[in-house]
Amino acid sequence: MRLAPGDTLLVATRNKGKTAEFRAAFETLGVKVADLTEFEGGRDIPDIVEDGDTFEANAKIKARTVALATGLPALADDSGLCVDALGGDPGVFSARYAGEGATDADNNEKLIRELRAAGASVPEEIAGGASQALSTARFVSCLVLFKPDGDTLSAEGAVEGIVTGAPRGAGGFGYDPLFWLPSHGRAMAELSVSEKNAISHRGQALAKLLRLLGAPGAAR
Ligand SMILES: O=P(O)(O)OP(=O)(O)OP(=O)(O)OC[C@H]1O[C@@H](n2cnc3c(O)ncnc32)[C@H](O)[C@@H]1O
Ligand SMILES: [Mg+2]
Repeated sequence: MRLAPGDTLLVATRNKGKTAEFRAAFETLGVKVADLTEFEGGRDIPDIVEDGDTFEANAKIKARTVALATGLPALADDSGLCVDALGGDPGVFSARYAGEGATDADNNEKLIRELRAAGASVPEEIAGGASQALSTARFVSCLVLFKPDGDTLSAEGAVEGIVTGAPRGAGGFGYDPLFWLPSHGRAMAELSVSEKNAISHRGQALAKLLRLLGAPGAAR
């Protein structure tokens, strides 16, 4: 599959934060992005049950559902935060960590509560300037592009950081205010969309996917 300027790519998400990041990345290629709330028929697609055990399985479920419903290639992201002091949780359960229908604020509160209850902390030399550093962690994203003929492409990306009990920044979404980047001396939510795309799990996965599609160096 080739993505050409003027094309519209269907993105199998209802998360407006993800849409904004994909839109900014694909803009550099002249490719438009439409999510499930935006494209013809997208709103009629019922909530997709994400019951896979892995990010890749869930991304495939989302991309396949939308590609088969529309007859068009669809891109999906499944992602989450894997926290070392919690044995890798919430992982694939990141969106519903505080329960079905949980908001980002609910999930963030629960994450801080669980880490404090576990007495988690990070030594200063690893915390990289974070205040209230609770655990090392990584964001992981798996992207799957599913074509209606059944052909799929997938790519994964990850970014390491520190979960803190002191939220910072108003950008991004989800756990971004709690995710400190020692290399940048800022929280993920303090980065612009393009700064985030340049380093994030999703940005790295997208760069790999675009290389697989034959668009080297694009969309970073
Ligand atoms: O399934 P879709 O509709 O794409 O949207 P979603 O928000 O439900 O997305 P996921 O099922 O992939 O769940 C991932 C959750 O992990 C968190 N997450 C993933 N990427 C993140 C990022 O870049 N910054 C902050 N939190 C992120 C956030 O809480 C997401 O809701
Ligand atoms: Mg989801």
